Amino acid sequence: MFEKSTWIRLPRNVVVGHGVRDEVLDVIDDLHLQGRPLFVTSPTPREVAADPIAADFEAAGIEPAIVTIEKATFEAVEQVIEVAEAEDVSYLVGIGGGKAIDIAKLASHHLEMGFLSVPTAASHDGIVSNRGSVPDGDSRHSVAAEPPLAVVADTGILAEAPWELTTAGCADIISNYTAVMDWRLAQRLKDVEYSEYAAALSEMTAEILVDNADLIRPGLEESAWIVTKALMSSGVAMSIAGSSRPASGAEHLFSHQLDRLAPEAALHGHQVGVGSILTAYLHQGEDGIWWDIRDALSSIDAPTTADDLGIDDETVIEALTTCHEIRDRYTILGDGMNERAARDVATKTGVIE
Ligand SMILES: NC(=O)C1=CN([C@@H]2O[C@H](COP(=O)(O)OP(=O)(O)OC[C@H]3O[C@@H](n4cnc5c(N)ncnc54)[C@H](O)[C@@H]3O)[C@@H](O)[C@H]2O)C=CC1
Ligand SMILES: O=C(CO)COP(=O)(O)O
Ligand SMILES: [Zn+2]
Repeated sequence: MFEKSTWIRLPRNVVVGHGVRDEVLDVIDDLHLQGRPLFVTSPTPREVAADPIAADFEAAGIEPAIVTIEKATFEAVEQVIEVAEAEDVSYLVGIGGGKAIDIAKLASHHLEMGFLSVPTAASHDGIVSNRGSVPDGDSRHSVAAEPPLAVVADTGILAEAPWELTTAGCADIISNYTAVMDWRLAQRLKDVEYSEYAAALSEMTAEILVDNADLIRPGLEESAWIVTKALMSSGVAMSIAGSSRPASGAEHLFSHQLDRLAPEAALHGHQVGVGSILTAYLHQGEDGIWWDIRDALSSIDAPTTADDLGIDDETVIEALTTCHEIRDRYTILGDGMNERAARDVATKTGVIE
């Protein structure tokens, strides 16, 4: 008997375009959300978007509570939950980069409240996804959560954000190539659950982005549009899969370990991009796709070396040899690389000197 079943949870409204920041209240109406919201944001996104959106709410007679977080930690999730309970709010709005959105996502899941995702940077593909990514001691959890009820992505704001945030989003998408290779490998070797639809969507998203790399240039709102659509599509792939597997393989383990060894040194997307060069080489060797990944990253000004990341070579080697321990996720790294092998791949790909 066939007894398989699945829930694919996706946002109801996805609003993307110039000036849509002004449409948050319309989206709230459309979703029939009542009561007071809690805005979860971080310092710069607060100025750029949260305060102006709060002013719109106040003009409509609704006074939002606002909490500003600095880091994506479980303590920050607790803090948001406490404020939500104390302020008697009915739904949450995550306004900012990946960290603010992840914290809002996880807190709303715990509170059993809906949330809206209002990205201020096209820097990561968690804008739409149903996962929250949070470091915890020596490990990194990809926590199941609810996807946003709606996404409001204002391409005017995204295009004005620092250019490196957009190139980080591109690199997070380009890394889908190796994430899917790892997923297929894990399916073959460990029989992990695999979705051909999610894998194909994830790969296609990376391909479309790379094919349009010429149109991705600083200050161009069309670039923000192209990158944001790719980030959404990648997030949908994660929701279809019910896991971050389509967008997170060994290159993400490498990045998560760098976050521990060299905190705040580089952006998530930039780290996974460099990780993807390394793991593509591990999958396919000298003549493989790693050249294309490196060229694609370089064509959009994303880092391709440890030096570009502002991380020293030895830290890269340490991350490569230890990152398989971060999470129980089978990848090309298997049970870990030894130091000589790590040095070899990092040197041959030009990631270290
Ligand atoms: N849940 C998921 O499926 C996913 C989660 N992530 C997580 O997202 C995080 C990475 O996201 P990022 O956005 O790179 O980091 P982030 O949230 O720390 O943002 C990077 C910086 O950009 C600033 N910023 C945001 N918008 C800005 C604007 N318009 N102008 C000026 N500065 C602005 C932020 O305040 C922050 O200082 C990581 O924690 C990663 O694990 C990444 C991908 C998927
Ligand atoms: O960053 C992600 C996809 O781009 C997902 O993060 P995790 O590796 O924490 O699942
Ligand atoms: Zn990522």
